[in-house]
Amino acid sequence: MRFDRSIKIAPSILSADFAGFGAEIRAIEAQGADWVHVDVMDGHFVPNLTFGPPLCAAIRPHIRTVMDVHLMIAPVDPYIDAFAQAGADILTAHLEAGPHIHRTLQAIRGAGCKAGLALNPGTGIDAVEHLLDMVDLICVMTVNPGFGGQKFIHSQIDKVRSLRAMIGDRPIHIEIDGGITPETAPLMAAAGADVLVAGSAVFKGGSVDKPEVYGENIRAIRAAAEAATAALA
Ligand SMILES: O=C(CO)[C@H](O)[C@H](O)COP(=O)(O)O
Repeated sequence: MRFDRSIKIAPSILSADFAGFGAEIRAIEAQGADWVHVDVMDGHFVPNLTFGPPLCAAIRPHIRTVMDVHLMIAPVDPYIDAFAQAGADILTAHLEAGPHIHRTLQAIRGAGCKAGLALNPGTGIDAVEHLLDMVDLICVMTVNPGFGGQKFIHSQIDKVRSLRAMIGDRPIHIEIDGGITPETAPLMAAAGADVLVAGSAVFKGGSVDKPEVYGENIRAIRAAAEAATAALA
């Protein structure tokens, strides 16, 4: 995976048709998705249950881009190898998921994946400073994790701006996740985010029989974000 700071759209398959993930993934990639975002929830760290390593392994052959796995689970460490073997390119763990996040990030890289660090909306960025050499991606949650279709939390814009200043020239992606639409994407792109996760806003109105709607939705988010970054240049 080569690092680049251009805007990337990562549809969350939490909003896809669960009965047909393979076809859904092929459709969003054909319609311009840059990464595929997989939300893993354990019913304990977050109040919802979704997928495990077998689902990731099953969808891996359908993904030609990047499999971006967001672990909303605690503990994380016992499951890292299983998700790596299931084909994750990026494994993102939450800062809030346990007392030894440095060890977790080491283990993720040790398993051959890029390491992501996620922050809940109520978590500050001070601790991140001591982890910058351990991360390839920082995911700023713009909703409280657990469900798709929630309202974007505006206080996270300043957090992303501060994070971008802290990161400087390091090759670290800033991903934002939750409530991303053509209206909210430019706010975050202007603040310094480059990976935009969107579930509802990508899948709404489309299906594998109407994949062009996915394309329209992805292009609308990308165009709004790119216009915001171009205005800064
Ligand atoms: O991590 C998540 C929820 O915890 C989802 O990725 C996120 O909410 C995306 O869904 P939407 O775009 O519908 O808000």
